[in-house]
Amino acid sequence: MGVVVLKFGGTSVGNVERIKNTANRILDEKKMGNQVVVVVSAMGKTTDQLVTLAKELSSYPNKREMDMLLSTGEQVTISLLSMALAEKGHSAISFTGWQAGILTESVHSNARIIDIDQKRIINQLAEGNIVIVAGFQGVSTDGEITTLGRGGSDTTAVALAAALEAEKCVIYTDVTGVYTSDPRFIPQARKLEAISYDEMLELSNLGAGVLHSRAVEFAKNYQIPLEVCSSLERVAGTVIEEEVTVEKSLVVRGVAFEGDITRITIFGLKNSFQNLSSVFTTLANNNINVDIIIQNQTDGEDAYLSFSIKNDDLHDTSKILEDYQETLGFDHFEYEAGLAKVSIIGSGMISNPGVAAKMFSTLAEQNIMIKMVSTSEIKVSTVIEEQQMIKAVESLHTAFGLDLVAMK
Ligand SMILES: Nc1ncnc2c1ncn2[C@@H]1O[C@H](COP(=O)(O)OP(=O)(O)O)[C@@H](O)[C@H]1O
Ligand SMILES: N[C@@H](CC(=O)OP(=O)(O)O)C(=O)O
Repeated sequence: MGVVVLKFGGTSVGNVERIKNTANRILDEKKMGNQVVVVVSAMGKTTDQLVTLAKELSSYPNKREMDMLLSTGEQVTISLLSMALAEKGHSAISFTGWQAGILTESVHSNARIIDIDQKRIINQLAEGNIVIVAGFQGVSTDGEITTLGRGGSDTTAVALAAALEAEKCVIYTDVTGVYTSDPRFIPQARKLEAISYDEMLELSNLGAGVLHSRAVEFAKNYQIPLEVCSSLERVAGTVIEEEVTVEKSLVVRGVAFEGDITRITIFGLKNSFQNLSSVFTTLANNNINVDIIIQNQTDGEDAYLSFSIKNDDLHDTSKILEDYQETLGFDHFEYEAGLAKVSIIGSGMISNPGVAAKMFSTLAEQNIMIKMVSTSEIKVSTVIEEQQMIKAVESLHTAFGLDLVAMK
């Protein structure tokens, strides 16, 4: 008997009716003769509500306590889903992250899974039970409850699929698959039949919340067959695989975007071999995630350095730069909030020159000023004013022919 891992996101378990519907989908899979492991998220917007609650008490809540708080959301769902399955006559058992053996690094709010002790799950599957695991959480090597970052239940699912050598991992969500852009904001977005691990990884990293990027990383590293589909509509979803053979004519396969970006600029960074590394080592040691970096260094002159961060990290970053200004050796820094990152992604750009040029001219035609740029083999990202984000995405979607992808 093969193992399958099914993950249901917040919307799919948002109320009692949806939990019952999810239980039916699980039983359909069970009837096909598979051993079933289910990963669930917190109900609906529970995690957001818990965050709001914490922020009412403290502007910068302690990260350990935040993990303690947010991990409760998933615990509610696992027990309710287990009860729903029992009502339908099938035995199931719920496990929190630590009960499921999910060991993480000792980092709060964004921990990585480092190991899974799958014994307990395997024993329960052998007894014929459906195993329901709380997504998004684990336990650190020093015994603390940790969480895996927003959207992290996908990662729990794929990591379990890898540890259990599952036949497949299906991510059930509120859209019918991976689209050329977020269909909630871009009405002309189209569902893709398939997308490669590498393209999906870029899409996720660049803001497409449909899959957590570490989930895609796991799927690629362990070659887990991954599928995204709707928990409500019974239609074909999107397959994420190594090599895509459909929709090959698309040079760009998706447009991703994310707001809440801040650009920090450091002026007068003293010209020395060590200074650039000192700035980023200091930020990294304080768990600040830096994204796009632009540095301009001419011989004998002080350097001018810009980098982007998430707005949420502005408070900590400003504090660190103030504290270390003298040690790091720079004159002053400024920041600009209210920015967004808009990116185009597609393996086709490796062999098609002029993709970045077309992106820049499309944005220029819309009078959109580009503030930062970064590229990799299969993506081009631009930082622009957040107010212009949707207009930018729509015009790029059209310019790269994505409005025309056939709907299945
Ligand atoms: N390229 C994309 N394709 C599909 N959905 C996307 C894309 N980019 C962003 N999304 C968003 O991802 C959402 C699904 O992710 P999420 O809200 O985390 O669902 P769940 O609660 O099921 O985990 C969709 O409702 C959609 O708005
Ligand atoms: N509940 C967590 C983890 C998660 O993965 O949720 P969802 O699967 O609904 O995106 C969050 O909201 O971030």
